[in-house]
Amino acid sequence: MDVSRIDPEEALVDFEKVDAGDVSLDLDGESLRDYGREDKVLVSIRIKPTDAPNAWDAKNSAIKLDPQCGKGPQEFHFDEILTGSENRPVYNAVARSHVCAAMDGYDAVIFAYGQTASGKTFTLSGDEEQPGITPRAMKDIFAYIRRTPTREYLLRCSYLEIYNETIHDLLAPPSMSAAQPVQIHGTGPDIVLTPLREEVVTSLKGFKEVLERGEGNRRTASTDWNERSSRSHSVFRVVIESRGRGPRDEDGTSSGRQTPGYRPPTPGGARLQARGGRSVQTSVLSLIDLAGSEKATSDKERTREGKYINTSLLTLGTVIGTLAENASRGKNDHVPFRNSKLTRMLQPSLSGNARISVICTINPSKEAITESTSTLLFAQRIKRVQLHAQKKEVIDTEALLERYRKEIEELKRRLAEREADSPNKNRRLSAREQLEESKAMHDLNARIRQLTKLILTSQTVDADPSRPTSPAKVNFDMTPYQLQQELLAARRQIDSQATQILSLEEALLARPLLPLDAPENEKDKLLTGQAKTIRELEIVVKGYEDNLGEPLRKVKEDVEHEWADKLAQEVKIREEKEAWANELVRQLEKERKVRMKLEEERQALAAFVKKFDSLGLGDLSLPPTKLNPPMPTPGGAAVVFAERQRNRLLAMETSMATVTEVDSPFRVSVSAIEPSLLEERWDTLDDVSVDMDGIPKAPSSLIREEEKENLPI
Ligand SMILES: Nc1ncnc2c1ncn2[C@@H]1O[C@H](COP(=O)(O)OP(=O)(O)OP(=O)(O)O)[C@@H](O)[C@H]1O
Repeated sequence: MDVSRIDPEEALVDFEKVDAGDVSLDLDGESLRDYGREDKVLVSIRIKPTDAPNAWDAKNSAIKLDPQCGKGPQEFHFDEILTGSENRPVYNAVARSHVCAAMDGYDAVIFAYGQTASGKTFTLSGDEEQPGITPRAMKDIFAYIRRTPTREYLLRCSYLEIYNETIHDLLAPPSMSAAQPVQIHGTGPDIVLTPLREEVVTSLKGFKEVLERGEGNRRTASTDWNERSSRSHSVFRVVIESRGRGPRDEDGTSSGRQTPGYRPPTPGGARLQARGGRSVQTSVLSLIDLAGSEKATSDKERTREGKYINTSLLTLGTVIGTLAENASRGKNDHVPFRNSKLTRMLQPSLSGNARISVICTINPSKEAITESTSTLLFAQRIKRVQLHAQKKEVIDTEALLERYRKEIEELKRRLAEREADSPNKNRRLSAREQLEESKAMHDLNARIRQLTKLILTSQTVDADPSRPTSPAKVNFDMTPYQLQQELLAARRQIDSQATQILSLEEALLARPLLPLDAPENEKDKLLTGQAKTIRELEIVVKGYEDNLGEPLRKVKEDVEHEWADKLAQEVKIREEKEAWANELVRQLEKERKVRMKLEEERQALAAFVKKFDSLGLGDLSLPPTKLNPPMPTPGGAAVVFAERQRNRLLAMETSMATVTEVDSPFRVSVSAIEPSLLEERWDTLDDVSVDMDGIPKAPSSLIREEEKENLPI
């Protein structure tokens, strides 16, 4: 149904049109009056029935944690604490007064908050046996209309879902709502949702059809419906417009309708027009089933996995917290409504311009104590939010102007009569009476001027965008060419205004955030502050070289100067270390060569000594002389030689160890290494063998010159 083209006058519902089966029988005079006495949010707790042991003690309107289940916070107090599975008492306690308030012209919001599976949907929608708040509210709407014969109503409803910070229109076909998500336009109390379908309903059946269609679309849009429903917020909105019923026309219909047939489409759907001096009251009833509240905490964990976080629910907590703080401490802190779709959409209501009822559902089992405590803390905070809801009424300006015009005509007529009569009259009147007559005419004139001014002013300011403006007057004396030129000029003007709107919107977005209801002086202060910052920045940029460049350069030079010495020192240390490392390498190489040489000598000597000993020359008993040196005992020379070698190696290792321990190579001394056997003097040789015929000689390289003389030729 193209609701924008529906004629609202055709869809009006009044007490006569309401079907008797559509009304709830519970609505009584008391319900109609019993609301809105408080300027606080109505906060109720609903405890889901459970077979498991209950962790909470609830008595009257107080609830606290059973001491056996742990040390909870303090005792909480709320407007209502509800138990059991009956939805009727829940509706009566938490929703009926707010539905009635909405019917009477106040915006009203009812929302359910709580962890997953704690009973939010059961409370709002219910089931066949236990219908929830939404179906009961629909019945009360019709019951209210039936009990109010003085007014006529236009009911429009929309159904949307906020999922992953995208608003889906649940009444539009799923493909369309996915391709074109709903956007929030406007600021503060003037929020408009587009494109959003609004269905005009005139019966309970109509409401049910709309709800079912919305639910169906929600399911179609998701493969995992349960997961989606517990992670998304669903909002069912009913716009209620009403006006006093006018006199009946001859054919028995209401005289409200003036232009039968086609009406130009109005933004946001059909609007009820104020007619015949009757003003129109507009209000919105929003029924909101929020996502599971535990998602707000567990999703924080999930961000690490890169998963989506339920921004709307987190922001709702922050917004409520700030509003509560502002209210209880008389502060005016910025409220971050714009941080999420849900809070932005609820901004007008949460700012106080609505009656609000919150039902916090809890699962009383021991396993859910943490979640329930967090729900109760949220409930406690929202209780402190201050409300000041006002009715919204649209005055029937046309009728008012018409009344003014009539009055002017009447005054002009009276004035003209007096003027016509005055020459004759004046002759008969006393001076005092003449003065009074002239004063009366002056008053008439003044009233005419005042009314004329009022008409002009209302025509100038009547810029309500939701109303179709009257068509511009066309001068039919113009030629087609002139009309074409006029048209072109008008189009150009529209284009330039569109550009202007865009740039103004940009400027608006770029503006620093300030609460919309901030006083003018706050805004001025912000602007002055910004202008000051800009000036300061300009000075910094422009005068950098003159004012700051020179001192900074000096600082740079000082730093460089101070660090130059340190740098040189560091370079020197590094060079020394490199030299030390090179020296170490050189020493190691030298050492390797010495070892190789020693090894060769050792092998030669070992072979010599072995041969010497094998000849048994160690047994010769001649007294040792220079010509007859003592014969080596078996194993004697070998042992001495081995001992000597061991000592040499030991000494060398010690000296090498010293090398590695010293800090600098310049202290390393290889002189610690004993001279090689070849370089050693042989004076101390006491059991070195002598040469004899047939006896192999020691390698000549190992025998010193003096010994060579004594050796047998
Ligand atoms: N007061 C109650 N009496 C009887 N049954 C209930 C009550 N509250 C909830 N339930 C049942 O508990 C189950 C979960 O409830 P419901 O779906 O309403 O939870 P929820 O808070 O909306 O969960 P979600 O956040 O996942 O949407 C449903 O089967 C519902 O019928």
